Amino acid sequence: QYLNLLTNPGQTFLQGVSPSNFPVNNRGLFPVQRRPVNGLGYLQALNIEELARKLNTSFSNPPPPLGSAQDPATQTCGLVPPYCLKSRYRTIDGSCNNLFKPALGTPQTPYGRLVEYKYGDGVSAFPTSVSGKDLPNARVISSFLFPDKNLVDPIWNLNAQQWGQIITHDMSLTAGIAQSHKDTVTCCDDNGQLAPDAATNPLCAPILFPLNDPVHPQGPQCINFVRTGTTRDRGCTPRYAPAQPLSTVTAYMDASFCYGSSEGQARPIRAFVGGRLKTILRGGREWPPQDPNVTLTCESAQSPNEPCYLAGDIRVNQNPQLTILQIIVLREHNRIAGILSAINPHWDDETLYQEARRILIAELQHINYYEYLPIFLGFENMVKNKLIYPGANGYVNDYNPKVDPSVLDEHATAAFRHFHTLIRGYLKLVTESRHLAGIVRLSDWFNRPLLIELENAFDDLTRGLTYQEQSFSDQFWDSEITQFLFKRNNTFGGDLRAIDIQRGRDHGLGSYVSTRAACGLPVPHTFNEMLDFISAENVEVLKAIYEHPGDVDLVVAGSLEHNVPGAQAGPTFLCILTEQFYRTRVGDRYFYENGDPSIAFTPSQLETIRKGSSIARILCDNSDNIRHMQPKAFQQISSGNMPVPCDKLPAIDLSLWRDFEFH
Ligand code: HEM
Repeated sequence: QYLNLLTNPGQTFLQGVSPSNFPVNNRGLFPVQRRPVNGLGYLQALNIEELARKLNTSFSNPPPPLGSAQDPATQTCGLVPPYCLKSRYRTIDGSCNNLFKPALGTPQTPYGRLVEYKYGDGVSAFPTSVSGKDLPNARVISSFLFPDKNLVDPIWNLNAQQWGQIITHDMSLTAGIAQSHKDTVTCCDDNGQLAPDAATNPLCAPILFPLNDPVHPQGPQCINFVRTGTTRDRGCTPRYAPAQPLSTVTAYMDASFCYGSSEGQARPIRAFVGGRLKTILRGGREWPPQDPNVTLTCESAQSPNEPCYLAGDIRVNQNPQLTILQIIVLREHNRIAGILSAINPHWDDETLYQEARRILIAELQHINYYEYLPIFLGFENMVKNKLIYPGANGYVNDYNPKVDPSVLDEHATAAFRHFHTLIRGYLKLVTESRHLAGIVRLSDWFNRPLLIELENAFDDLTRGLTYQEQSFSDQFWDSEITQFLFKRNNTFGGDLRAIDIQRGRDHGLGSYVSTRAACGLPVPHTFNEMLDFISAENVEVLKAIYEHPGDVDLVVAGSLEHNVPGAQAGPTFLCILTEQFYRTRVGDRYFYENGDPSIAFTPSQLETIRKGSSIARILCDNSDNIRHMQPKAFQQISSGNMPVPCDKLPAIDLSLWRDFEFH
């Protein structure tokens, strides 16, 4: 099919399945309009003949055995598979999604880029000021510009915040960083004291507390910070080329947080019976399997027998609400597999696993694009930029193999992290009648999922997610994550905002000014020219902290911009987020709305996915005993959004997957 497309460009490759209400070009693809992002070159030049030849050659080779090694790519910068099958199912590592560049979007490959790397030495050193001096201390910036002020969102609930982390974990993970349990490299120890080799170890960039730190004036010296693994560390980049930070999970929105990003991760969590994922039964309820290394993975656990889960993503235990959503999604896979197995008893384990996985991914993609993202990116903005097609009837054939689906560094390290601002430090437990049953402190439960198996906590926390307000999308950050992140048994902890700022520098992100330029937005040459998009008060602080407007970090000023009406981010972050989720959709050959006959859902299956997928129904179907849920479950309960019985919520009609040929 694709070879036809390439060699006979006049031929529509999705004959007969193009939606009549959207224009298609002579390749059966929607014309990809240049969106308001200038000079980004995301449509890389593609030598079609050459790629067609390569593809042809690769098809003539026999397939190699799959999954022989644990995670063969770990010390590489991504592995190009020697062979691509044009399969109905995604590979576990995302390879061969793009048949012309089969390694695109696979683990251990670099983040994408909008703006050139900005390293101090052009290769890997932290960026410096235009004057050559160090940039201002990340902890100082965090303290001055991102203090704690409890302003809550009037509409959206904590579930909206928390689902964002699920999407994050589906799409990227910086190489070499634990992100939840303790890093293997110590640049700053548990007592906040600098390690003896902190200054000489090239992996170390500890964040120093200033002597007059407002919260810890006499306290710790530093926060541990280990640099991200790059192409340079792994010998994949010429000596004087900039180091490219790597991501270690698939970039695709493919529920890799649930299934894993390699065969080595996927196999231990599969049951190999009935297409199911492995679970353990405790107290009559299903939980993920136990991580074999409890003391390392869940270091706050008091005993190796405490629950500590193994899932497709290593961050699964990081915080209770994240773990709850991981479990909900895991149970949803098994629920789907169970129904498919009942209606198609002749399907083997592999077919059931792959079909359930395919449906689950579609369900999540639908929720992400039609329910979650419009809240943050703005509905109109998404429609205008062809990220969604509300009311579409039939397929949306906008797959474009020239679009690189990699996660942009500007997205993962700056724009999407802005939503750390939404986090609340105290989590509510809520009963079925929507009364408060308790409150827990976030920093008491980092990396300790024991909480959610206690009594009714699983359901109560799930209701809490949908009941409690998320924090407002602004410059105020909860001190649970700026003073007590991963505090363990200490009285102090890390500062996620300072870490985000430091990570942006670690990755050599382009400055705020150059990123605005790349987005085609007005470029401020002076601090005062920032007044159009940042408050006078904040511009004053920027002036006091930074030497030059060109020094200002993207992570910092991007979070200070006034929100675009209808969206929850300022123009610079909105540009990045829009670009990212456009690429994630259009660069995914398996996107659920795509009508390529070799992978597409039938029109009626697609219709039921569209009508029956909702975050409300998933929560209902996979909690222990939740009986009522508001239909818009990213939105707080209100007179127009009252909880209804779960079975009144639309559901996917899985009978449409009955294998009629057999029956
Ligand atoms: C309680 C909730 C959360 C906690 C404790 C948390 C914590 C963290 C930590 C520790 C990191 C790694 C920092 C580093 O070393 O660079 C991180 C990365 C990140 N977080 Fe969060 N986060 C939370 C929620 C969220 C949410 C709601 C979003 C977005 C909607 C988000 C987006 C991101 C992104 C994009 C990254 C970078 C991912 C990567 O490429 O590695 N996080 N977060």
